[in-house]
Amino acid sequence: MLRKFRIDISHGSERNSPHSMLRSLGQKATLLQEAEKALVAQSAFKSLNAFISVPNADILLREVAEHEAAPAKGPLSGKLIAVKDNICTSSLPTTAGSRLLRHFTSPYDATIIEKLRASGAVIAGKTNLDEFGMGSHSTHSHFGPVSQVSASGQITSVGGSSGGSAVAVATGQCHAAVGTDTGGSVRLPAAYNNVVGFKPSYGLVSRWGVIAYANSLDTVGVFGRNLGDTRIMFDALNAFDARDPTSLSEHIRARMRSNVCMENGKDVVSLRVGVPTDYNIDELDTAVKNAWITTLQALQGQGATLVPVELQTTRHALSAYYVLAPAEVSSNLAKYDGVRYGERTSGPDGTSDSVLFAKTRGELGAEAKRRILLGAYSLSAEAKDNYFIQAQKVRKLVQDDFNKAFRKPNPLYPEHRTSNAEGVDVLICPTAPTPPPELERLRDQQPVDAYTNDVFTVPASLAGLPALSMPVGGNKSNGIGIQVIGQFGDDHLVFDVAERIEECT
Ligand SMILES: NC(=O)C[C@H](N)C(=O)O
Repeated sequence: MLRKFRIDISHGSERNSPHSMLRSLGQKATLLQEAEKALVAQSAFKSLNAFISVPNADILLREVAEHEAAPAKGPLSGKLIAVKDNICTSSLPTTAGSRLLRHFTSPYDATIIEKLRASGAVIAGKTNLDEFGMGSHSTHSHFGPVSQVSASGQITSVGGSSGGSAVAVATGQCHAAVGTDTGGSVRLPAAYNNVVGFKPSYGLVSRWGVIAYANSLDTVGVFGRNLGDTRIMFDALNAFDARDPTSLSEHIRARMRSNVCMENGKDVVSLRVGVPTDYNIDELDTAVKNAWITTLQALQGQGATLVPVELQTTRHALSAYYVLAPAEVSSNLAKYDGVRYGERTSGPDGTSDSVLFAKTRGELGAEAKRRILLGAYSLSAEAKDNYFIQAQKVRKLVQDDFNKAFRKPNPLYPEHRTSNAEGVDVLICPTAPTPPPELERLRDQQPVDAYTNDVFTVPASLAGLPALSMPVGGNKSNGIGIQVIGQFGDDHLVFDVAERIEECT
């Protein structure tokens, strides 16, 4: 089967193949073998619909071979990295899962693509997603749903909206992947697919060249099969970018580095772990609850102190998110009118502009339309005070609740610099209330029911905090993820604590 992907540079001549090139250099073609395996997985798992576009296999393997033959460029040298299809690439189309952008190829690469390439990564392809990132199950894509087959043979949700990236990693179709997380789009798919998914603090990773969904929440996140690979991906992307106005400046990054209360999470004994009691909701599945309890007990067994934490406003966080995110969508997606951006659906000759706009925007999927309408309503003069303004107030209360809970002060608010000895270093909770639902069952759901899957991921998004989802315990195929949430800027502590969890569970 591997032979299928042999590169044929000069019409079948083995002499010029990447393998022979490496043999002549006396090198083992390890990277090439890994890449070939990933390509075999891409063809074996094609029906899961993880990718919207992939590069030509021969060209891709040649790129890997060049990395193998040269001194390593960086930690991702020659590794196949999949990229969510709302991130601009000049070599492959960028559709955002939308019919409106189905023929769009960006004239430039997003900053994070440049960063990946600078670390030696080879782009494995563009992954499927809910249209513009709106969805929790990767079922709202113009290119069809992404799916997975559970251990018991059922076709289940892969989570959303970065479902394609998560599935690509879980099934070995790439080494690691990039996604975006607005309200849980990296963490929910990571949990449902038993891989690691990390959403960094808002503003650490550049969004230049990432198609906007809800700017004040959009964050680029990363997926890996293990914590080590995921951390390497984050480190490769974590840098100031002058082209992104929301990128955290060097000044703030330096303040974050000096904002050290606990040296690092390697010292479990001094670790104070917050248990958000408000997350123990009636709808919590028993298996999820057990995984949460096991994780907490294991950390306690290693000497960590468990601290019950009240995050009362988080019960309103989901409603606030689903007012704020659609409001930003209604503004961001206004430009796809067939004139300024996006595919034009022409009306009969002589039609007015409004008919042209209506026809073009009528091509958006049902979920995108629903959110544009919701957003336009909540921003309207009659509804703004009752919805948009209230939701912004709830967002501030959610942020305050988190700031009160953590031991460290938030480095974004230097005026409140005193640390809180009673506070916690991290919060630990489930990523989602249930394991992945069957896709078939979702068909009967009311559209807004799908939003409830984000109940545990949205609060950290509203506060811009770093959060990681990881599979725990012996059974790493149950679609259950445990989430570690840190204070703003404590991204590395989140990884350190996740490593401790991995060691002790
Ligand atoms: N984009 C995301 O983070 C997913 C979230 N479920 C949403 O639809 O907004």
